[in-house]
Amino acid sequence: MDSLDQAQLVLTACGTLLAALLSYALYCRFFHPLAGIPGPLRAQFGIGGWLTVRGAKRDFGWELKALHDKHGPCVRIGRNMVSVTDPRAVDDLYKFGGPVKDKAPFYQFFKVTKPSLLATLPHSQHQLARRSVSPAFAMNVLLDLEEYVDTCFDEICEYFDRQIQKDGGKATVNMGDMLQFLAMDAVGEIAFGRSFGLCKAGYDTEQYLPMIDAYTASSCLSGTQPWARPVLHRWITRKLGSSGAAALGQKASQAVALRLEEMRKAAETGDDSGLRRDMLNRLVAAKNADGSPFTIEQVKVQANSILGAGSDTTSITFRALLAYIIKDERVYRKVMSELDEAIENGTVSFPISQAAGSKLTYFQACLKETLRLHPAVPWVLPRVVPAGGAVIGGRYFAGGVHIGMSPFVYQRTDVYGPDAEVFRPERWIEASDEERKAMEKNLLTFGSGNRVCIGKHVALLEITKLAPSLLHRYRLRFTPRGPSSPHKLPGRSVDGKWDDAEPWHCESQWFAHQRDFWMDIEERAA
Ligand code: HEM
Repeated sequence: MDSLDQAQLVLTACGTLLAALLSYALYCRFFHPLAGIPGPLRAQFGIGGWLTVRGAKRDFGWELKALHDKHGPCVRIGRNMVSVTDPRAVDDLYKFGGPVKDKAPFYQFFKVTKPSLLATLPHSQHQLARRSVSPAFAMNVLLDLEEYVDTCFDEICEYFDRQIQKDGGKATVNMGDMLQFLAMDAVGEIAFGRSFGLCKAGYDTEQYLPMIDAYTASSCLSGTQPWARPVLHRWITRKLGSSGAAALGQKASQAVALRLEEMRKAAETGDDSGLRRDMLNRLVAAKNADGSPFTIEQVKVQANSILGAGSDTTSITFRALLAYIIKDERVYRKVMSELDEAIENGTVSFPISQAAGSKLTYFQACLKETLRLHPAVPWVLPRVVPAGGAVIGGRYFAGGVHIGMSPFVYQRTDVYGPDAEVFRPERWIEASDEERKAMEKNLLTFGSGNRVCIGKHVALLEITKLAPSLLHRYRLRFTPRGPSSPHKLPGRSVDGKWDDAEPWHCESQWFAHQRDFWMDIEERAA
């Protein structure tokens, strides 16, 4: 073949490729079932990558909100993916027995070594798996949890007191990390049979935090481009570190082995009084749908996934709640006078029980408002439209389309009134029973329907007990930014605004993580 023929061959190949790409782009823009739905151009033309860029830049929530503000309740965010904010879609997408059932493949990389609950995509398989795991989240497990959470609180207080004493009455602490240690230690107590000891140590002894961050960030990013998973995963774990994974795997193995041994001894002696009635206990005793017992590997997968799902989420919410309360002196004073009054009239005593904390009406309204405005998971919760298509939010979608709602964007729409962007706890108190029911239904922070967060009551229990306890014991203030402050990142709010008055640097990917959250802390005058 002479050089002219070769050049012609290359030209023809390039031309064919270009024509194929052009036809594909035109198909996506004009003939795809989602054609005509507005959105970023690269989603319209099927090039994709909008979600991947958001995942990599961690600016998802506010960028998606800007798209909805511009285009309305239905936005195409991928070749085959749509985000909706129509209130009717809550039932259409998430309701028990609703038309849409399976999760989108986006979730597949949230598996541990085997699919966890979160990463089980088909509805039928998920139902069976959830039935096996749900005894671990039963009410009596929760009640026993109170005692372990109290121990974790004592340990974090000992750490704070040490720092306060060391620094002459007032200490500057990394509250962001400390609250995650608190959530991790509590999850450790219930899912691994013992605390990780992080509150006591006051630092991340095994580099767990970067490892958990790498796991979530990589799962989310890979979900947007499954074919690029190996590269994305390697990039993120190298960037953020994954050394804690080995330590965690070892902890899980040790915890399960120890518990099995304790259960064997109890069965042998007929005395199970020393056995803890925690989640690990229930997981070890769990059975699969065919009646076979959970394998050790299954128990470890569930325990690890509980850690992955339960520690970031709880600490993000805890940080946000403290910040909303402390930021506004009016709100702070109302929370404190309700608490002080409850202590005075004896309805609250220490350690604060879940039951007593739940009766602090104004505090609970602050918690609700925090869950609404700063949902730990701002990402869309995507599902697959079943074969044959379905009407979602008043619009027909073809089978196979991926579609979901973002708690962050939806909870800032006018379903919560014209002041939806404002932190106003009173809205939960002023509402009639019917209005409150609608507000609860529209709160997607824990998901909804058959996939609703199974650990919701664990998280609410921890925060209900611990946040008032912390506020009662210490006077907390944001550490002012300045050349000598420990901050490393510029201030950024949960809605993406750069502002050095913000107490943290907020990110928005699968999680709405707050980085660099420092607080000045001193004992509160009685
Ligand atoms: C404030 C704290 C929390 C928030 C905001 C939260 C939020 C969520 C969300 C949004 C989902 C996914 C729903 C979906 O994909 O449709 C979820 C699922 C899940 N969460 Fe939570 N979560 C929290 C705390 C916890 C805790 C403490 C645990 C464990 C102790 C936990 C365990 C799980 C599990 C296992 C799933 C998967 C459930 C399933 O698919 O059946 N979460 N959570």
